[in-house]
Amino acid sequence: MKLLVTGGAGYIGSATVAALLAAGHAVEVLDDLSTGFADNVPDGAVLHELPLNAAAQVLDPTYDGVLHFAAKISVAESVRKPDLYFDVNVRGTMSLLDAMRANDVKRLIFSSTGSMYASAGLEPLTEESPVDPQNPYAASKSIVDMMLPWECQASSLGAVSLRYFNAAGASGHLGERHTPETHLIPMVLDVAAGKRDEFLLFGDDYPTPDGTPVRDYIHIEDLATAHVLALAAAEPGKHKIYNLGNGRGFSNREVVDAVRSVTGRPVPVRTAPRREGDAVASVASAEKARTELGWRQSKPELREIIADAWAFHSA
Ligand SMILES: NC(=O)c1ccc[n+]([C@@H]2O[C@H](COP(=O)([O-])OP(=O)(O)OC[C@H]3O[C@@H](n4cnc5c(N)ncnc54)[C@H](O)[C@@H]3O)[C@@H](O)[C@H]2O)c1
Ligand SMILES: O=c1ccn([C@@H]2O[C@H](COP(=O)(O)OP(=O)(O)O[C@H]3O[C@H](CO)[C@@H](O)[C@H](O)[C@H]3O)[C@@H](O)[C@H]2O)c(=O)[nH]1
Repeated sequence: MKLLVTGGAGYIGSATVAALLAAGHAVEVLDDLSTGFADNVPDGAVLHELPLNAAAQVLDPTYDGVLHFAAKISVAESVRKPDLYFDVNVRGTMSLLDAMRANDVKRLIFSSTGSMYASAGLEPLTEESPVDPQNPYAASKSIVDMMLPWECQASSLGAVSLRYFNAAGASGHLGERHTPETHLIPMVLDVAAGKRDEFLLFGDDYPTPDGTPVRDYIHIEDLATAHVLALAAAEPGKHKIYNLGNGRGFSNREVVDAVRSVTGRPVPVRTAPRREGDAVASVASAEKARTELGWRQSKPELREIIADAWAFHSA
């Protein structure tokens, strides 16, 4: 297929471009490089350095589909600047849909998020679990998820929303380099590497076994594979939703311990107040992706996820 990948110079998008090329697809990337890097775009893919609302300049009827990663992704920033998040994540997606409709491009794979579900403690969340976004970032993603079934019905688009839980790990030279970094694993690795003095643990009085929040970490290579499978599952007129996670939760303290063990380095920890808007726990049931897409993870172990991130971090 001939595919456009928005946000293909970013963390998850670039790993997916590599997987799409390996599967034999022709790939072009649309990215404004606001948080991405041109050198993340794998050889063999063409980069158009453009914003989302210029998608009409690139798309034409020869495209078979779009994989849409481009977005603003910081929960904390979204609370301060909701207008920016609705502008890029909702209005930007609407202009992409306009360009797809105008050019009769019939497949869309959308980067949704597991963070839009209402908190359900340590129970795995299914696609049927109630959605209750707690911040503008999650709200912007759930608005798109609510728009898509209507768009599919009206224009025979085949759309798939992939609700990732916590993306982690690295794929060779493609790893996490968000600026500023806010995600747990790279923050802890910075301390292990001596780039930060201590790790701030946001809250240890949550109703979990060790008092720290629980998350489900999924390797970016496994996310990438799911996108290749989702393309084949897109069906005209239908909007499908799949959770992508390992189905196993790790507390923040368990992640810190795993980093100590994998790196062999000390990680001084200081407990800080809770971070606003944090869910107690977020664990996926990805059964539907397994049964319907035939998705299998190749790197489900937290230690392996951290080892790949550490190799990237140290390089
Ligand atoms: N990282 C996670 O744990 C996680 C979890 C769930 C969902 N997601 C979603 O996955 C997607 C990719 O996330 P990521 O972690 O790779 O983030 P990232 O910031 O590394 O990648 C986003 C890419 O989109 C580009 N971009 C942003 N705004 C743009 C615009 N207006 N026009 C064109 N390009 C633009 C950036 O330059 C960047 O290359 C996002 O949609 C995010 O919401 C991420
Ligand atoms: O310096 C830090 C950074 C994080 N945390 C904690 O670590 C956990 C995980 O935080 P983070 O890595 O920021 O991920 P989430 O807040 O769970 O959100 C991620 O995962 C969601 C999917 O579940 C995505 O939608 C979001 O884009 C992505 O940021 C949370 O309890 C944080 O409070 C700390 O204690 N200290």
